[in-house]
Amino acid sequence: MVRPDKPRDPIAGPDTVEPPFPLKLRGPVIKGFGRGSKELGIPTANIPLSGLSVGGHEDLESGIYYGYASLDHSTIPTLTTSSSIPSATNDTSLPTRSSNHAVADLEEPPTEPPSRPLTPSNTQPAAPKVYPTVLSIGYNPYYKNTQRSIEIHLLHSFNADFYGATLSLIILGHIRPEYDYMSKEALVEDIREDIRVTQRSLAREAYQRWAGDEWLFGEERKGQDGGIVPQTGGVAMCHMGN
Ligand SMILES: Cc1cc2nc3c(=O)[nH]c(=O)nc-3n(C[C@H](O)[C@H](O)[C@H](O)COP(=O)(O)O)c2cc1C
Ligand SMILES: Nc1ncnc2c1ncn2[C@@H]1O[C@H](COP(=O)(O)OP(=O)(O)O)[C@@H](O)[C@H]1O
Repeated sequence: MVRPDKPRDPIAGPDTVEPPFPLKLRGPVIKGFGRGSKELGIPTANIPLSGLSVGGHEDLESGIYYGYASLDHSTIPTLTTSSSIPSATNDTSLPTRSSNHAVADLEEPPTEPPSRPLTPSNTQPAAPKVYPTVLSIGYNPYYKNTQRSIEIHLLHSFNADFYGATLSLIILGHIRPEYDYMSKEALVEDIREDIRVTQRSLAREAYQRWAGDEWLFGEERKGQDGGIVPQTGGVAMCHMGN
């Protein structure tokens, strides 16, 4: 679908989070085509598509979505070799360094999670930071990909890549369909507007509270509330209505 020539809505979705949202995904950050940083100046962390079937959401409409994400850096392989980083493509070379500061004018600081009870020994590892996030699910029509992919841009400037980290994601709203574009510049301008729409949309109270959801702190991965969570080899995705 070619991008319609009309102004965009500044905010996406209703003032409360409504079904099918929230949608919860988790998976390791894998290598994509390397275009995000190099060609667009907007890095996008890819996670495997396999998890869409876990919660019965393989038919989730392609499009641009927003929500919150967190990273578990402890799953990054200590010795980075080409075989230790899975890839969404047939390219097995090591990823080149991403450009991480491309959208500095649009960035937001990570959200500190709400204060949590201290354990007597206070030995728990620090809770992960939560990042406002915009993502694309689909075939990237501008690039005419033949495989669907999940491409996630965290609204934060990182000092280093995080291939291999476990990314947990809560999708809270839909922004727009994927479009084809007349130029790379037009695609980049729309993605930058998606970032602004995400910032405004998440600023609403009913959305902000999801930044403290336990899914983002890995607790459901540890089985504490019986969520559907495979431990290895893919993405967990389930739809929880709390
Ligand atoms: C917020 C956002 C919106 C996007 N919208 C589109 C789109 O409308 N059309 C499209 O072809 N690709 C779109 N993309 C995907 C980019 O083309 C993709 O992230 C880029 O090709 C980098 O891919 P790579 O990580 O595999 O290198 C979007 C990506 C993001 C993060
Ligand atoms: N703000 C960010 N959002 C997403 N990924 C980022 C960000 N900053 C750095 N990265 C890193 O950049 C990588 C994505 O860069 P990109 O050029 O799109 O490559 P690829 O095609 O391999 O995904 C991510 O996997 C991650 O390690």
